[in-house]
Amino acid sequence: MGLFNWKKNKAKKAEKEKEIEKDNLINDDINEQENVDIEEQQQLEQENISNEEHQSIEQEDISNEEQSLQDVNTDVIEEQVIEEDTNMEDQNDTPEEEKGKNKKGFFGKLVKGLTKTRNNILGSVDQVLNSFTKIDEDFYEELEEALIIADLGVNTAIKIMEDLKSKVKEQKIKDTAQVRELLMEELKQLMKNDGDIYDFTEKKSVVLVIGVNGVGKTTTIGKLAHQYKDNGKKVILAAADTFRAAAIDQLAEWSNRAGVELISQQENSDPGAVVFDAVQAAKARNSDILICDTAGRLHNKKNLMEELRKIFKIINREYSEAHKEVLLVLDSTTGQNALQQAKQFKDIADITGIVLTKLDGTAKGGIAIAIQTELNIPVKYIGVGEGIDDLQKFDSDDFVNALFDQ
Ligand SMILES: Nc1nc2c(ncn2[C@@H]2O[C@H](COP(=O)(O)OP(=O)(O)OP(=O)(O)O)[C@@H](O)[C@H]2O)c(=O)[nH]1
Repeated sequence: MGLFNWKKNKAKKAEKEKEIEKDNLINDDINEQENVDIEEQQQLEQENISNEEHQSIEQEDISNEEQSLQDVNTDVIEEQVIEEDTNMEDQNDTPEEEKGKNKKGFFGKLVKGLTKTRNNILGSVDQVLNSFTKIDEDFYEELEEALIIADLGVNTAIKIMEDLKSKVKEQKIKDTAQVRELLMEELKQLMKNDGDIYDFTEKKSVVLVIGVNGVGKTTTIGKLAHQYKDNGKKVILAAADTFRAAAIDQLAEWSNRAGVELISQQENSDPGAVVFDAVQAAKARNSDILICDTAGRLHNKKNLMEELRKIFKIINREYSEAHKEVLLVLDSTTGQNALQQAKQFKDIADITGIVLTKLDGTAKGGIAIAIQTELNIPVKYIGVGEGIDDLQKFDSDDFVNALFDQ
């Protein structure tokens, strides 16, 4: 294919992507409006539900919740048994050996968690690498296509290909097999984080956790609390998602599992009041890290912005000396939608880091590369399972090595 045609195709592709993005945003707006309408209607309907029905719904909710808590508890017991077994085996290890084993365990979990994504990305990338012997425009185009399909998105794929081409030229590479190495290097480079992005864990900090419903906010908070506590930090949790009693209960469950204190009030109480109490508690108990859950189900962007603004105001006024960290939690199984969500949240809050959850259950993990490249916000943590230990600091070298099965 001629260079001119190739460029024309690319321009068309970019245009198409823009259209899709526009459609998504418009759809989101429509959905938002529809959600408001539906919620208003539901509210009216709900008011009409008799008390009896109301109670039976609540009862059902409670038993569902109890069931899921039971499931979680079974997981915990199983995890503890495995942990105890491992501890028994590890008793005679030197600290260095232990470090090595931990690293291996971490990496093993990452490799396992990224299985579907690896099959997705590597499957298509390797297919291109193996089916071409010559590096030409057709090869580049197929490779770019493979990256787009693997959820890296058009913009990221174009950026990668541009860098890749100039490196191929610079290093006079002729063999497509060597392009694999270059691609790995390029991805590591793109996703590299500064070493100091976790400095907040060594300071007095307030970590505000934001994100829409169901992305894994509460689970992430539990995992973070466990991790920080394990590193000797005094942690307090604040249940500032006051919309549902179940959300508060769920956080209480995680605070028990992590063995940290929870500050909460009743359902529907003012989130600002919860944060106020939590800040006072953090100061009084000289805690290191205060992690605040927030609601993700406010009607629209304006409400959400207003709610977060109130919370920030309280933190800034009452705890100005604390470092403020804003972690946006995104569900990687939603692929490109997660990127769109991040763009919308970026307008609402000064996000300092991203937590990408559920990487273990998806083939769309390539979205981590797109998020890191397009948003310029570091992916700080990744969720690779539902257990309390299944949250890892993001390491670009490990991530790419696990992705490329190295
Ligand atoms: N496989 C997997 N599941 C996860 C991960 N993180 C969270 N989950 C699951 O995702 C589901 C939703 O998680 P929650 O923590 O309740 O999500 P949330 O954002 O707090 O949702 P709300 O409480 O409804 O606001 C739960 O079933 C979690 O176990 C992960 O990294 N991997």
